[in-house]
Amino acid sequence: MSAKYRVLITDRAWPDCEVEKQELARVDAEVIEAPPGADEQTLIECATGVDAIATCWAQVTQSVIEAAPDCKTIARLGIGLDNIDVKYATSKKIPVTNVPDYCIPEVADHAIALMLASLRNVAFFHHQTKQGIYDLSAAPMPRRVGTLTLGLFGFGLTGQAVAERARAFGMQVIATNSSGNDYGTGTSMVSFDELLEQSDVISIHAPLTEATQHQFDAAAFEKMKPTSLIINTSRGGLIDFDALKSAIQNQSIAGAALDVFDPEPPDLSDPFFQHERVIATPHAAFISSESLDELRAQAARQVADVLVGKDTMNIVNPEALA
Ligand SMILES: NC(=O)c1ccc[n+]([C@@H]2O[C@H](COP(=O)([O-])OP(=O)(O)OC[C@H]3O[C@@H](n4cnc5c(N)ncnc54)[C@H](O)[C@@H]3O)[C@@H](O)[C@H]2O)c1
Ligand SMILES: O=C(O)[C@H](O)CO
Repeated sequence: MSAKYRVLITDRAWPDCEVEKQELARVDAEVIEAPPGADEQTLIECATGVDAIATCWAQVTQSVIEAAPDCKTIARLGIGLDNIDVKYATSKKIPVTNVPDYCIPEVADHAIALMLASLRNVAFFHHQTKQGIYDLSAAPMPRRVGTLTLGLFGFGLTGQAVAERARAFGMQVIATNSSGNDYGTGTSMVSFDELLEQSDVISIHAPLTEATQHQFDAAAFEKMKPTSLIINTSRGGLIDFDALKSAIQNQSIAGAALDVFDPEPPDLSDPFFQHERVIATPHAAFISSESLDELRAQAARQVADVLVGKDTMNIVNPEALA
């Protein structure tokens, strides 16, 4: 006998969908998986007639949503919503959910790891040692971490967790966000230009939106200190990649440590990735066994709730329910 509901999982960053299947089976919903790397046309075919869509990184466009006229909810298996046409979903009264807090410690730790790997020359020495070079003098002279100012672009859940960690290293923390709210942390909230001019390290923790697309462009890099480092664990699209490449090449900034790219995966044959002051990880900041357990169970429960008409958490477009 076929299940009452069908839920399309467009893609995943983990080995199987067993957790999701178990949670959804409780409400008589079966999981359909799109083939790995499915393009828009394939997703449209897979979405035809489903009751819900859950997505990791695949683009859930207007056309994909249109293919599922009975779709009752779209779940982001993550925090960022930039791969879902939320505006169109809202116009169709489809609630969209995310899981806003499943990996805050992981991403904050990852941003700090990237910062220290760069500032303390760990990545540089690691690379040299693997090549048989045991030479202290080859690396740039580091500054004491506790003397530096960390500037956070975006001061939500992750930005605040990074601030807490950076303060333990003695860093001064400044931040900018859309609300200007310091959430009672006493952090000095500054304008974007002040952030660029005063920071020794900038770490990005804001969503990719129309407003933040290419926030870090050539003009921004020109305002940064020539000794400064930029870290991005948010979304690749916040940085104009060509402008970043020029900034590193021209030494208008000193380094970049990146977990996210636009597009993903990036073209790793680009000489940028060989630059000694560039560190890269493959969109890995959110991963831990704990974060994935939380994410997958919670996202699936949210879908199940909507399917059976229960109130659920983390609806990002409550106007869809109005
Ligand atoms: N690399 C990874 O594995 C990974 C994991 C989780 C999240 N992320 C990304 O990190 C982003 C941030 O996550 P979060 O948990 O801190 O989100 P959050 O919603 O808690 O905080 C976002 C912050 O950005 C600020 N902001 C929004 N628009 C802005 C603008 N135009 N100018 C200045 N500030 C602006 C908000 O005011 C808020 O302070 C997510 O949207 C997601 O894209 C990446
Ligand atoms: O948005 C998120 O949660 C991370 O980037 C992983 O997808």
